[in-house]
Amino acid sequence: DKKEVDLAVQSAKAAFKIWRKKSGMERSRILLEAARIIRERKDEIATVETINNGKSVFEARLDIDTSWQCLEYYAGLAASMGGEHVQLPGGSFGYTRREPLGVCVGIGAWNYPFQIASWKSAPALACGNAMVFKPSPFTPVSTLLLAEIYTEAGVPPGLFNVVQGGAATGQFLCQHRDVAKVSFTGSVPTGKKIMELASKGVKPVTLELGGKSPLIIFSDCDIENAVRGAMMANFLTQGEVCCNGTRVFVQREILDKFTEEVVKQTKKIKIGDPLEEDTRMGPLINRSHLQHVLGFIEQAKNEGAKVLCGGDLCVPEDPKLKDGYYMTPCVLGNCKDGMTCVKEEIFGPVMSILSFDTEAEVLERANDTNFGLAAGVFTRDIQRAHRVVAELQAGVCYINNYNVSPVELPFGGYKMSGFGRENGRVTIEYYSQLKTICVEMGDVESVF
Ligand SMILES: NC(=O)C1=CN([C@@H]2O[C@H](COP(=O)(O)OP(=O)(O)OC[C@H]3O[C@@H](n4cnc5c(N)ncnc54)[C@H](O)[C@@H]3O)[C@@H](O)[C@H]2O)C=CC1
Ligand SMILES: NCCCC(=O)O
Repeated sequence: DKKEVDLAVQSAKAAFKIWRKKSGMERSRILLEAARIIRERKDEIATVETINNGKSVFEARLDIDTSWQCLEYYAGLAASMGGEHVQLPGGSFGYTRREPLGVCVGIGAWNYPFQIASWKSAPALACGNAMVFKPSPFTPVSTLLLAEIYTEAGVPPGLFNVVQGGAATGQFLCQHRDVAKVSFTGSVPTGKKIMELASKGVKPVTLELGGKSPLIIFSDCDIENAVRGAMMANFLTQGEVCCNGTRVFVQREILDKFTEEVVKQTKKIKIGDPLEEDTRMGPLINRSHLQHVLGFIEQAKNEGAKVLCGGDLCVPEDPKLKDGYYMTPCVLGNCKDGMTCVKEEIFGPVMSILSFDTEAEVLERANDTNFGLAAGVFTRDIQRAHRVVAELQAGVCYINNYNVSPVELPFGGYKMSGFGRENGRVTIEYYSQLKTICVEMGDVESVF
């Protein structure tokens, strides 16, 4: 509630006073230690994440890897953050200091709980800020491990605080007068509300919102790679991934061959207990979301799409899984641009295949959306690859791959998919502010 949110912010504020005085090297050392502990406890954290979210433990381990890598990356940058020196006339000069913002708030979605908390806290802390983080109430657990690890690594108590709760808790955080910035990952409607709340206090926001990203497959591609890319673009974390390439545009000459192969591979995905080593798809996040995703498939059928595989409730053989929120991954054929399954974010394991003839046509159609998070292109023609990505209205573009997450590269959207970036060097600018100092070496030349 409001009182607990205030306690968390006040404790973060106290920790900030200590942390902001530390040198970049000192912060770096502590972040590196936290990264080391995450690496050491990777299997345990991944297991907790699987129980938390339902994704396969195999995949959860990859999330934990991109989490400690993010801490290492910003630890590497912490010591080199600085300003510049500018010579002015008459021996005067100016310089700039890159300073932290204060207590930052992170609000996360349920699909990548530990990774989201790491991607927000690592640059925040590296820049000298404190963070109060609110995970989704559907996945409250793993973020607490991150808080324990930061404490064990040596951050001042309260520097990274976790508060639990839903929309009301999030609102208290965004409105708190001692909060300097809000970084949010979640849906577009919530993102708009957060922007509105933050605007009352003129607080900067970073918004990582939803998507309906295009994946364009030209007939000159390496088809096996393109099929693998399409699977990566649609079926990680039960399809509950913001940057998924769910509109798969395939050039007509290879449509049948590509579709046949992608359906064959989709049918092979092992669904079941996500804690088992060979499982590659676990249950969706909750029953209402499962019904929501299945509803999209019904609507797609009514609108003329053809279910080429999956799209059904799935009851795994293991009796202990019988009430799980499982469904079979779905490939929809005969999709058209105006269909709901092609226009709206489903956030489930549903791939829509569309055909196209020319580069100009597919670019027009790919960009015809209010979202702009990611996009992908598969082709062997290097000129075409770069020409196409230059025209795509998306914050993250992949050439001949999809859904890899190197933390060295910025991640974030265009259009209604949000603004600001996570990861990469540029994110330093979203967690710091520049102070200009103007130094006079002569006498004041007053105009009065
Ligand atoms: N671009 C990106 O990086 C990502 C975007 N997403 C998007 O998130 C959505 C799914 O995640 P959900 O957790 O269902 O999103 P959501 O928007 O319902 O909730 C996200 C977080 O915001 C909190 N929240 C809800 N209402 C709030 C309010 N009025 N004020 C402050 N906080 C509030 C929730 O408790 C949760 O922690 C999808 O649309 C997906 O595309 C998800 C993951 C990554
Ligand atoms: N690994 C990419 C994160 C995408 C998401 O948060 O949905």
